[in-house]
Amino acid sequence: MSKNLSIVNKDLKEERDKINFNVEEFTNWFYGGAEKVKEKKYIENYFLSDKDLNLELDTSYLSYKDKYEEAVRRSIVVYKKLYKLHNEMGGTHEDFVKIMENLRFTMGAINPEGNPFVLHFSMFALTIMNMTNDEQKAEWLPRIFNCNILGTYAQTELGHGTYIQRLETTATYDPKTKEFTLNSPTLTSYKWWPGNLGHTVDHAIVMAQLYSQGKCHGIQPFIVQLRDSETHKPLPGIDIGDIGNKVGFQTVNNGFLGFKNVKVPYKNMLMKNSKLLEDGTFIKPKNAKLNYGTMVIIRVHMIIDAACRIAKATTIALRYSLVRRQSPINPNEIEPKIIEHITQQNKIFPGIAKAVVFKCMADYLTKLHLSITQEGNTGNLARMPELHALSCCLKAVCTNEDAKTVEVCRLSCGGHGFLRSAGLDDVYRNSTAAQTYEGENTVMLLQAARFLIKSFNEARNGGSLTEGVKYLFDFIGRNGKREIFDNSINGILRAIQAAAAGRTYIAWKHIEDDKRHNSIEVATNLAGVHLTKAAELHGYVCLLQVGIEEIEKIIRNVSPALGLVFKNILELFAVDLILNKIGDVIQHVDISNEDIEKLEKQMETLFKFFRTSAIGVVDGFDFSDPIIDSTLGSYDGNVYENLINAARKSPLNQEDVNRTFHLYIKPFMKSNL
Ligand SMILES: CC/C=C\C/C=C\C/C=C\C/C=C\CC/C=C/C(=O)SCCNC(=O)CCNC(=O)[C@H](O)C(C)(C)COP(=O)(O)OP(=O)(O)OC[C@H]1O[C@@H](n2cnc3c(N)ncnc32)[C@H](O)[C@@H]1OP(=O)(O)O
Ligand SMILES: Cc1cc2nc3c(=O)[nH]c(=O)nc-3n(C[C@H](O)[C@H](O)[C@H](O)COP(=O)(O)OP(=O)(O)OC[C@H]3O[C@@H](n4cnc5c(N)ncnc54)[C@H](O)[C@@H]3O)c2cc1C
Repeated sequence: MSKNLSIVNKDLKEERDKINFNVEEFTNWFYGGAEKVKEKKYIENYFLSDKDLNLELDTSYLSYKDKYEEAVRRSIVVYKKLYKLHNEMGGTHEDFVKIMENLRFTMGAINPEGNPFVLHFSMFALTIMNMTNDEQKAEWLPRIFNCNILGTYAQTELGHGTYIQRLETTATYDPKTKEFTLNSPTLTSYKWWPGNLGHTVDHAIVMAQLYSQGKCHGIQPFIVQLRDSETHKPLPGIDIGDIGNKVGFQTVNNGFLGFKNVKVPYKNMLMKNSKLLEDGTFIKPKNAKLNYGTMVIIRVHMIIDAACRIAKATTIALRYSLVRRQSPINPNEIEPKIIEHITQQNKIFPGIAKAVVFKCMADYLTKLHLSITQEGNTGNLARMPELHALSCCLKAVCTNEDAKTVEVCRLSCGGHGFLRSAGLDDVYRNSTAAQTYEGENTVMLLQAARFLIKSFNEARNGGSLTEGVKYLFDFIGRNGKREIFDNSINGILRAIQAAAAGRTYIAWKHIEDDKRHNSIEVATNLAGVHLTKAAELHGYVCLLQVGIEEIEKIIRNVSPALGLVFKNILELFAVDLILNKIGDVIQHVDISNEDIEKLEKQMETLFKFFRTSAIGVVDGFDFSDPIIDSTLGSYDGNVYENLINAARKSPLNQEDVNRTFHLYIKPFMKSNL
């Protein structure tokens, strides 16, 4: 960690002196090994030390346009260095991935309100890598990696983001000219939201309804040039621009795009999955949802993003809580560090546990995605629905928890948490955006619930179930009897499983009852609230189950002292979860008031143990000061000095008297109204 050289606040030093495990060992786990930590630090420093970035400039005070222009300038500095570093490292694809992984946070520090090129290196490149045939790869990939073209992923339209089957942009094929003609037939068919689209990129993957031989063949991806390569002027027939100010992501340059008779060559339809012969014959893919593949990959990546945002927010909240003193607990004693207030521990400690468990889930899901993709490459698509359901479910549960936790961290910093310099606002804006993009979270939960209901029917009929939903058999096997609670980690898991299965049953029954009077679709809609609750509970089952399995493995491989910390973290996650879901648990589990009181007491004991480890864990997340970028969360804990220094930099403080005094205030005060 690049630690601030100033003297560490004595309260924070005292906390660090009491840490009873090896923080570096935790960091090595979090980043996947000592070598990876070394790499991360090197890459971070390689970029952040560049004076050309001018990181001294606080971009939050700039105008909307200036912010965008500075973000583009900084990004170019970064990407030029990226290519230099890539060559120095050996120039392999793996080297590129390593740098990109480490740039995730570094880029956040450089462009706190978003990266105007993020889609080029993520959804655009990934779609070309995964949905093209060999010829198309050879044509496009070198141009993408050399940044000779810059692209985005243009799917969402003004009228439709969720129900993509009804996108309205058309691509009509003419076998005579061997061209597609792209059109936006209505206002609602305008592309709306794609990141980097407004003024940055010159190409896009455009999702459009394919028409050939007089028939519609559903949405297909096309690579489309939007702007001239020399002048960057929109090409004929392209109506393009920025969608304007937003809640966050101000420098991501989200855009709109309309087509009027735009010609696209035959070879620009991405042909790995669906195929169109030159004569216009359409050949269906093995599974129509293969064209949704890029969204699945990004949803998987979003779990680690959520873990990291929580890790960052809890680092800020905890460090601040260890130096801020307020309100004596015993009237005659000195004011304690605010962390001594148990409610403050309740705000922050479960968040730290979530960051760790989400990281376990992200690792698990990344491996699962890889293995299911490898199966897919051999033509076996059997596990695609399972991956889709799981990635939708966890994308929703983890980003919902993320936004909630970051907001609680902000509240835990009191008034100072509301300052931009506290560093929590950008984290929150990114968290809340993630609840919507890549599939709105309610919709994602409903997709997961479809899988749960299917699995429930399968279980009732004595069929086979995938590993993650086998707990549905236990519920059916109990034949209406409630699960008996036992207060162990596995007991808590069984209780959450019983609640998830019970809620799935309620939703299933709701649908079955309604089906008598309504279509299955209407019945399913009427059961929507139960379905989303069931999917949410299923998400928690997955998190706890994977958390238990992964943390048991970790404990076997780390020192006993760190093992105890992991055990503590897992229990914190589990007990916090069951207490938060107690209403659902009571419905399906034989749990007494005494059991609940015991859990509440257990939480207090867990807090007591975690009180000494917490600072070690957040230090172990290893966010350097430029990355944490927070007056409240810097390593040295000198929050008051940081706050006043940041305030002094306000543009209003660069002069004693602002001109509005003479222009408006003084005449107003002298006017006697
Ligand atoms: C500190 C900070 C650190 C780091 C963070 C930094 C930065 C963040 C980085 C990047 C972020 C930047 C930019 C954000 C970019 C955002 C991009 C986007 O948002 S792109 C647009 C995304 N859009 C969506 O997600 C659309 C959502 N809708 C859908 O996915 C589909 O419409 C939906 C799945 C809801 C329905 O599809 P539809 O075709 O209508 O299906 P239908 O209902 O008929 O049938 C469902 C049927 O299909 C199966 N299925 C659906 N999808 C899949 C799939 N992918 N794989 C397999 N199967 C699938 C589904 O299971 C169901 O099957 P059954 O019928 O039940 O058998
Ligand atoms: C910051 C940001 C970045 C984005 N970047 C991109 C990008 O790069 N490329 C791109 O193509 N798109 C992008 N998007 C668009 C994004 O993917 C969509 O906004 C998102 O998928 C939600 O779709 P929607 O806007 O149509 O919401 P809607 O579907 O209109 O949602 C509105 C409400 O209706 C509800 N609803 C809709 N359908 C159902 C249903 N079936 N059942 C129950 N409730 C339902 C939702 O739950 C929600 O409460 C971005 C969006 C944001 C906010």
